[in-house]
Amino acid sequence: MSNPIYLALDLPRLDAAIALAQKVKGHVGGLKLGLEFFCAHGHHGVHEVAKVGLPIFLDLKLHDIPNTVAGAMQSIHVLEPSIVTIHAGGGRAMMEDAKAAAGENCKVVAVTVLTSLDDGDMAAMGVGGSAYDQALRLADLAQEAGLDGIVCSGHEVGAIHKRWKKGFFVVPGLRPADATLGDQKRAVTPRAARDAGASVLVIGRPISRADDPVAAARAIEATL
Ligand SMILES: O=C(O)c1cc(=O)[nH]c(=O)n1[C@@H]1O[C@H](COP(=O)(O)O)[C@@H](O)[C@H]1O
Repeated sequence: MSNPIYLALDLPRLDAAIALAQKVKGHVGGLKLGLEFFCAHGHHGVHEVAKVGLPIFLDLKLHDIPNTVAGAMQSIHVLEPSIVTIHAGGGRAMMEDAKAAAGENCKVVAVTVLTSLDDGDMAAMGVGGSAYDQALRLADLAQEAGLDGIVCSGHEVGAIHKRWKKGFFVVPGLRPADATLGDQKRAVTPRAARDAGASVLVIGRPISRADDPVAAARAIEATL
């Protein structure tokens, strides 16, 4: 089985991101480039990181009207990402158009409820029910829209997997048992997420901010 860990390269410097990717490449299955990286380094940065030789997950969390998101999807074909994120909150038509505009061999997955949000945040935003309820609702909508899968926390992935047998499930907000949460509110361990049905485990700071990132990646890999 291939390594499900995608390392989130949330680093401001391109040389540091590439150096980290080179160091841990034997212990992760792919590299995730998100907003911090893309806003700083754009297409050039993605091309440079792709030279490391691992699949690229472009986490742009697109969320706009359908026409604009479809245009953005077309603009990233050239980067040949293996996974791209959009927000399920953009609605069904936006998700359908994003999938139709995606490049070949690119999985389009929708973020349901960010792992940095909890039930209190749902109430503050006027969303009825818990974060869990909302994640399941948006996962159903993403499935109806024909997407490949969703992004959710390890708390919901098991229940969503039961309703969407062939879905592709990206789970971030992962923390080894002794790690600090930071801004993550719905965190589980990498092993728990894997056991619940995650296809991809997104891990950033527990590896990138470790004193020894290779040892940290190895230790997490060993728990799976
Ligand atoms: O789409 C994501 O990858 C994502 C969705 C989500 O709900 N929560 C979440 O943390 N992420 C991303 O996953 C990574 C988590 O990083 P760490 O908390 O440092 O492991 C970051 O790059 C986030 O942008």
